[in-house]
Amino acid sequence: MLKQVTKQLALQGVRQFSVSQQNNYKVTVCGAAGGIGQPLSLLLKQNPLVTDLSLYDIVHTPGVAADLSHIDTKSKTAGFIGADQLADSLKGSDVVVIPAGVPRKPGMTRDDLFNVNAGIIKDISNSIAKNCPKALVAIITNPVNTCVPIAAEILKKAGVYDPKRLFGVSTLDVVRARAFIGHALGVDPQTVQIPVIGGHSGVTILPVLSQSQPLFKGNQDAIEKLTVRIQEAGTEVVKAKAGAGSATLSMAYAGARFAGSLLKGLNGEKNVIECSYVQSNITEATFFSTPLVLGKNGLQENLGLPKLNDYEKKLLEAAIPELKKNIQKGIDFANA
Ligand SMILES: NC(=O)c1ccc[n+]([C@@H]2O[C@H](COP(=O)([O-])OP(=O)(O)OC[C@H]3O[C@@H](n4cnc5c(N)ncnc54)[C@H](O)[C@@H]3O)[C@@H](O)[C@H]2O)c1
Ligand SMILES: O=C(O)C[C@H](O)C(=O)O
Repeated sequence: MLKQVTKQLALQGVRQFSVSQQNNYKVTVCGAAGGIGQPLSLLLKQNPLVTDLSLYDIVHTPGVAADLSHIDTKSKTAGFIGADQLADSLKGSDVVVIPAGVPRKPGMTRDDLFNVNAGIIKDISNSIAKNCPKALVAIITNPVNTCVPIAAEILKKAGVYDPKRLFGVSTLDVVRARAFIGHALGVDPQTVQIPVIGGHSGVTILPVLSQSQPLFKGNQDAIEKLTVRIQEAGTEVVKAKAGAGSATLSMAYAGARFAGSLLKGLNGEKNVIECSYVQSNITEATFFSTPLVLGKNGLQENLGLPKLNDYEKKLLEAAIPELKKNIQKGIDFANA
């Protein structure tokens, strides 16, 4: 009996090894010691497509890496600390996820983070351009609406920009919409499908409730209340944390889901669809989130605007000027 079990385990081991030979991706987390970075890295350590998990931060990464490296999954974990080690952390990366930078405190807007976080994104983007120009880059750092255009400009200046490889992570808006709709309807949130388009702040977050499946049932008042709740959900967490930061655990979950989808696309899986904030010609805003098909080179196909009802068209009208302003601010910063 024991022999049989041992043989079975050995066979499983062989199978796992052969899988790892095909699916060996390096993922770097920049800001890996932070409130998002640590749980995000923990979730990525469990992703079977990851063989190298590289943890970069300006503090604490040796400890975080030592801790995670004791988890019995196949990826190797390495910690890199300080600007001198950024290049080494990035070399060979297939996917770079960036939650580096300061979070909001009550009373602040995401745009108030610009002064600190814009410079962080600029520096990391410059290093990505030199060390892993082909990586898929997923920016979590706020203000996302502005940080993504900054990264695009920096990559352009270095001559390595590929709009199919740069993403702003708006997955948390989708995750929240699924949670709120699922609980309101009394269905498993995991079964809810809902596009959330636009950007990632206030009025630029546009949950397309008319397209949710199952359909969100409610009168216009309920629809408007739910829309505002999704738009203001980040602020709800900032207030509840009362000065201790913003969403970290739900963001880590959302970030791991988005990075996981990028990896599935790289790995040739079909029909991998996520909403994400990318360079876009779907609206007047040159960066905009819509549902995307992800593939071997990142963005494979932009599925465009979902069908919008009159209320959602008004929301879109309100979002565009704000988005354009946010985008221009990033372009100006990068070219100053
Ligand atoms: N896109 C979204 O949906 C979303 C959701 C939640 C939070 N955020 C944003 O994510 C960012 C991080 O939030 P958090 O709660 O993890 O903050 P945090 O302060 O807990 O962690 C940030 C980490 O970034 C590190 N860092 C600072 N400067 C760095 C640099 N130059 N290079 C590398 N690392 C650096 C810090 O040392 C820290 O470990 C914030 O800007 C926040 O607004 C975005
Ligand atoms: O609200 C924030 O500042 C963090 C994040 O953008 C969120 O939506 O939770």
